[in-house]
Amino acid sequence: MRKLTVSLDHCTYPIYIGAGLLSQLPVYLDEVGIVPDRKLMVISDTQVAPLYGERILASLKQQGYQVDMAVVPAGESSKNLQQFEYLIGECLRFGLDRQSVILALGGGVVGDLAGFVAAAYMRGIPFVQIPTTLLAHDSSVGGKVGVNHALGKNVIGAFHQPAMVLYDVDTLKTLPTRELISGFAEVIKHGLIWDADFVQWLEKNSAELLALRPEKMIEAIYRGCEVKVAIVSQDERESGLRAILNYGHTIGHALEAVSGYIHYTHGEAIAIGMVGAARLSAKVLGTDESVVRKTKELLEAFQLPTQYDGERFPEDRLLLAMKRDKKVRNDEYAFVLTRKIGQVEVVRGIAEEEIRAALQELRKDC
Ligand SMILES: NC(=O)c1ccc[n+]([C@@H]2O[C@H](COP(=O)([O-])OP(=O)(O)OC[C@H]3O[C@@H](n4cnc5c(N)ncnc54)[C@H](O)[C@@H]3O)[C@@H](O)[C@H]2O)c1
Ligand SMILES: O=C(O)C(=O)C[C@@H](O)[C@H](O)[C@H](O)COP(=O)(O)O
Ligand SMILES: [Zn+2]
Repeated sequence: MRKLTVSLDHCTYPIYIGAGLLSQLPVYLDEVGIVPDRKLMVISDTQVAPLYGERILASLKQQGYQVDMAVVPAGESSKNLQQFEYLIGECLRFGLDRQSVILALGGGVVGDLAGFVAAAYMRGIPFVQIPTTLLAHDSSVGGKVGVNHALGKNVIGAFHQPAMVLYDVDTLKTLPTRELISGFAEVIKHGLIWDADFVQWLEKNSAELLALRPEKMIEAIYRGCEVKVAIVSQDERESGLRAILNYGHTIGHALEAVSGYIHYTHGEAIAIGMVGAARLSAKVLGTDESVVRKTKELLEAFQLPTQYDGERFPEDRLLLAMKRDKKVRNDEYAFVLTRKIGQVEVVRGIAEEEIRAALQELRKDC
């Protein structure tokens, strides 16, 4: 088992990464002071609840916890205000009070949604992240919680840190292949923005990672989380540095919103967005073309898409969505761009023609 600690001004919490951790959930809860006199509500989705939810419920009840479970339909379409309201109702029905704790059991959708419920319910109660997707090594750490709006990704939300992240890598064995691959996009992002050695390691180990070799998976998740922890610890609320975690997200979030949150997984959209950002970096910062090539090759080694369907998702709609990005200031487009592998920065005020040119190169039919 590997452990990382997130240390912020107002709180500190552990991230545990290892195999077989779910069966020890009551022990880990006890370690962070969540004892059986506090009511628990597991929030999960229709795919994860039957696989792991019932088992967790039984083991918690056996330890004397009063615990219930609320389930939302699996997938990004559940990350909205309707499901948020439904879950608040479930918390009230079960009689959660300010001492109660929400357990988010699932991928990033459940983590963001349940975390937002925890942030808002009675003005904030504690929650624990129990990630079950690879992608959720990113979403479970750092306290960004929230839901989507039809016009913009994650535009309704809060910063609310979990009390603990308990990552049982055994859960990844049941993950659909497309979702496993999607998760590698954020792993790769963590290397591309911060850690060139990690990028080399990923290049070398792609086959074993795709084959889910346990010790390699733990290493990849640990190193990805390490990058996230280093950045969040310095800038919890994104006043500056944290924005680099948004590499690939200006285009990626636009693709997700314009496609109605159903065409691309988050990781697929971010993979395409990172190639777009690298292409734009070559135009705007004069970044070496080898960075574009390397980015594309690495994503392709993990079977991720590197082009988008330009026929289906017109440039003008993407540009409009990019103007609603949370990094925008004074109505200027904002991108995280790369200087070299492992080094990125936020750039504002990029001319629309440059972005259009990068999007043209990113189209499937290009
Ligand atoms: N808060 C953050 O910092 C942050 C960071 C990155 C991503 N995100 C958000 O995370 C979301 C994407 O998360 P995701 O990719 O985990 O998607 P997801 O939560 O929708 O999970 C993907 C699919 O896999 C299923 N699934 C999950 N775990 C499983 C398992 N162990 N076995 C079988 N099936 C399983 C789910 O039911 C779902 O159908 C996006 O909304 C994105 O915006 C947030
Ligand atoms: O933690 C962060 O900060 C990130 O930007 C991580 C991203 O991978 C993640 O998708 C996040 O939800 C995006 O945040 P947003 O503020 O752009 O909605
Ligand atoms: Zn992301």
